[in-house]
This record gives sequence, C-alpha cells and structure tokens, in this order.
Amino acid sequence: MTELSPTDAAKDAAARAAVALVQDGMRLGLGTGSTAVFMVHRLAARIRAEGLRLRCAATSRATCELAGRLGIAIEELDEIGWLDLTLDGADEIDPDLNLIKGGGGAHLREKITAAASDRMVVVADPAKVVEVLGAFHLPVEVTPFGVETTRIHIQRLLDAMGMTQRPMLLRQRDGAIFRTDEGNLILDLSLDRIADPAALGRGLNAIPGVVEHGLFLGMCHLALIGSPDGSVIELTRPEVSA
Ligand SMILES: O=C(CO)[C@H](O)[C@H](O)COP(=O)(O)O
Repeated sequence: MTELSPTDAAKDAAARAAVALVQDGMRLGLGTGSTAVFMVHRLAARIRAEGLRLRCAATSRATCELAGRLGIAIEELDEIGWLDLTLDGADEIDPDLNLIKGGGGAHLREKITAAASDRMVVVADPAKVVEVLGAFHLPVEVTPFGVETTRIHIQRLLDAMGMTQRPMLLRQRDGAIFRTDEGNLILDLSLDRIADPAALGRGLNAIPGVVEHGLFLGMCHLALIGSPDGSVIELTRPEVSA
C-alpha cells in the first residue's frame, strides 16, 4: 500500500474515528469530497468485517458510485425517510461548528441530507479549522435561468452588508461550466471574512434564483479533526453534547 501524504493521513484518521460511531442498524448519510472518500472506504471495510446492516443515502452521484463499487447499497434519501447520522467533510469549521461546504459542489444535497439527520458529524484535516468563516470561497448554487440577474442581487446584498468581494466566479471544471447534480450552476463568492454568517445566509436565501448556499449554520454536532500521526481531536458546539 502506498504511504499517505500527511494531509491524507489526517483525513483518514478523522474518517476512521467517524466510522467508529456507526452502529448496526443505523440509517446513514454519506458525504462528498476527498475526506468522505476515506470515510466510505473505512465504512465498507467495517461492513465487510462485521456484517453491519445499514441503510445508506449518498449526498452526490460521486459518493453513490464509489459506495456501489465498494459494495455498499445506496438508497434514495426519500426511501429511507430519516437518518440517524450523516458523516461528511467541510471546507471550513469555526469554533461554533458553523461550516462552509460545497467545495465539491454538492452542498445542496449535503444540506438536505444533514437536515434530515438526527446528527451530523464532520470529518476534516486541521487546515479546515478557522476562527472566522470566509477565507474559503462561499459556494452559492443558482439556477441557470437568470444567473446574471441573480449575480446582481447577490452583489447588492453584499454591498448592503458592507462586504467586499473579488469578482464572483461562475465555477468551471475541466474547462467547462460546472453543473451540479441538480443541473444548476455555482457562483463562488470570495469574501475573506464573514462577520455575520446568519445574516448573510438569510439574505442569500431570500434571493430568487439562489437554490442553496454553502453556509451550514447550527447543523454540525461534532467535528472530528484528524492529525497526520493518526490522533483525532473532537470539537463540539458548546450547547451540544457529543
Ligand atoms: O462540501 C463538500 C462537497 O460539496 C466537501 O465535503 C468539502 O468540499 C470538503 O471536501 P474535502 O474533504 O475534499 O476537502
């Protein structure tokens, strides 16, 4: 087996700790991204070794395909109805466990899945832990129809909130405009510092054409931060017990 880079070793350590929370019979949401890939591999290994009986929903086509290749049966979220636990990655995690997600463009399905779960546990490497959200771009999923007017609405909102931002980029991947699993587009906002994430989230949700933004506020119950040496730190919200 090839040796993991320090960052990947940290992601794998977090993934291992998250998968240790899984119990037989659980209904699970499986996140998206490179850390989630480690998590899905670890989960598949536990299912093989222990014969766990789980019901799993995936937050993206990519995760659905990976899980299928590893022998994890995936059902539609609506077939399962409600989940006990969702395990997912994040792009930024603040001290209140508010998150920026959507680096992989899956934050709409990820948010629907996390909101349909009793608990959301985030797996990440230490680089994701920040004091204030915003250094990572904020992904906003928008409908293709009216994308330019939606962009104007977002700019006006940011101006009204006194938030500066560099050009709002329409996300590209492999030289083409990126489409989400729902067929929508993503505008990536470069904000540097989000002083009031709740107000920004409310403002974005009020814009016609905005489908969902990547701020996950008050949704994460526990963050597992792996280290390259294999150790894991648990971060909890002050009002939430692990
Ligand atoms: O929100 C996500 C995808 O939409 C990912 O969870 C997030 O981008 C973190 O990804 P990675 O584990 O690759 O750093």
